[in-house]
Amino acid sequence: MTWLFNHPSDFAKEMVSGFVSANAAIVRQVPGGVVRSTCSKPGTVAVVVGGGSGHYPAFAGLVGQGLAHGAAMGNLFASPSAQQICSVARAANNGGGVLLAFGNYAGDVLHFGLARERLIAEGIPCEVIAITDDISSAVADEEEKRRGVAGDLVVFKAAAAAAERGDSLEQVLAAARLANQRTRTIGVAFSGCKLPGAGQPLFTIPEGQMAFGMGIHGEPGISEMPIGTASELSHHLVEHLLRDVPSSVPQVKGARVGAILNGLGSVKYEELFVLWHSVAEDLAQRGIEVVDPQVGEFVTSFDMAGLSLTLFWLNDELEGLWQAPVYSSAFRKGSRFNEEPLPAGQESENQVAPLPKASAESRQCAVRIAGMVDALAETVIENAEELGRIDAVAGDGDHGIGMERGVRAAREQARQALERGAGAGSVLQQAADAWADKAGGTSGAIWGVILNTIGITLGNERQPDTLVVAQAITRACDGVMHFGKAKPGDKTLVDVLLPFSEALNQQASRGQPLAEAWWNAADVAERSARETADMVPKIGRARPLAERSKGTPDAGAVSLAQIIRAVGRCMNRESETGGMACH
Ligand SMILES: Nc1ncnc2c1ncn2[C@@H]1O[C@H](COP(=O)(O)OP(=O)(O)O)[C@@H](O)[C@H]1O
Ligand SMILES: O=C(COP(=O)(O)O)[C@@H](O)CO
Repeated sequence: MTWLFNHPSDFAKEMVSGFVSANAAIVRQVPGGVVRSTCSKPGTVAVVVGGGSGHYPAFAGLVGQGLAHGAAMGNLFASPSAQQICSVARAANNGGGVLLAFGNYAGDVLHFGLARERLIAEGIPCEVIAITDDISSAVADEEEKRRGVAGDLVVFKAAAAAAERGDSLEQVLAAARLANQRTRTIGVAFSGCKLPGAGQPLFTIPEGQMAFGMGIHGEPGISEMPIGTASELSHHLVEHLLRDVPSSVPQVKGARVGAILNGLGSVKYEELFVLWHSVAEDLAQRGIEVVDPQVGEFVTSFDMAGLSLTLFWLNDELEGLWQAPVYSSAFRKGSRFNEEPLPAGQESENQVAPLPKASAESRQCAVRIAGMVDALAETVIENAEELGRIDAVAGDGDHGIGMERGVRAAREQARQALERGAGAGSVLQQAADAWADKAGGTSGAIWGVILNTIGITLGNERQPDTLVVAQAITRACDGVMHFGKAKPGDKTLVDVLLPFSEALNQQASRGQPLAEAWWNAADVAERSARETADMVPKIGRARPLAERSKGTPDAGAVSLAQIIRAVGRCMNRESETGGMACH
């Protein structure tokens, strides 16, 4: 249960403001997140971390001298957008390039990847590292599929210490990779968390049981078992971690390890110390030497009852990086830094870029497109709760919330673009950027690609006909598949977008008017969305819950089909009332 909030949708924003106000000597707020409020060495690499909010001290609490230079902060349990990440990275940049570091979650991978491309295009050298320490989330020979949890701290710390000593971007990336390769975490959960204002917990665990290996958003674990004693749990945790020792460690006996015993929210420090007592004994019995263990909260999940144990297998390089001093709000080591405060920041993120010129014909079409954005927004808002319920079966339950944030922003931005004389393409591109920025998460990134690609194809000159619209949808589908790497059959919205695009192209080649062609293709979209219920997810958050997901359609596929139908209704209304549709 989260007890205190004003309006649930303002929770993340108000939390950042309060955090910054309470820690002004260490951090300052910039659009998209926070950066250090003290000077960093000019010419050094900036380490920018980030992810969804709701995991304090990850990520803002880990910004400060010796640790991250900035943190991009998304909404609750949703990745920040590429725009947020770029804004934080620009503010954190010291002239030595930027390393973006984050946990390996689909939305984060997409948005941080996009941010990297944009920063490089602006002339800021940039690299990324997706952290993969959670051994329960994929088998050892699929390490690249593993999620990032409390091991984030080890990787952030190693990268930041390397940056602090003046390493190049390549060397900082190498330090981060070294830490990631040598860090392993396993977690356990006793009960789920309730997001601010939510009626139900995000996930539940049967009374008296613990979910061994469960992820920080309720991703399923390896097994469920009765909650035993602290020392029994210690044996389980240590045993699993010792089954997954990195191949670079020559021998377990005599090895030096760093350790983090992390509380996920409502397990008390006292309980953690009781458990640590057993863990320390278990490790000592195996001849493993623990260096500077950390027991406390480093990555949390609101009031989730659970914990994780991280071991990182030290070599001289990693031990030096781990032991370097650090002064952030939530994590401190060694002697305090005496860096000068930065002069007051003057951020100018709100500059409005000029729109490309548009013909009168395209501006007329833009009015109708803005109407369609209105219509699709209405539909998403109406169905947001239901979309959340569908997503909660095998995902993290935030699909409705994220989509609602996205469509509200897209609707607002489309209206503003219209007032500034935008053509059809620009209205869609403006809406795309706003959607991706405000929604964050996987679907935010994907919908940004969809609307942006359609906008580019429609352009700002001509009134698009059925063939051009069909071509725009084909390109959007290609763009989504290229960007998100999902294939047909993976149980994502691609399983609707692709058949819809094929059906629309068929109708277009038969010379059907747009409204009719779209309406018929929408039948295919709806059928395809229903058919995703029989599929097994092979990508994204739902992948580990493959079996549970059977019988329930994919949330993103359902919302896409609803949006397609809503746009179709709008086109029909327009053609009935005097040929207003873009044909
Ligand atoms: N790689 C991908 N390519 C295309 N669509 C995807 C991909 N991964 C997930 N999706 C779609 O995104 C939807 C989830 O969106 P959202 O709830 O925003 O995700 P998250 O909570 O992971 O950020 C899924 O239902 C699926 O349709
Ligand atoms: O949850 C996170 C992002 O998840 P996506 O579902 O991939 O957006 C992560 O940042 C930790 O909260």
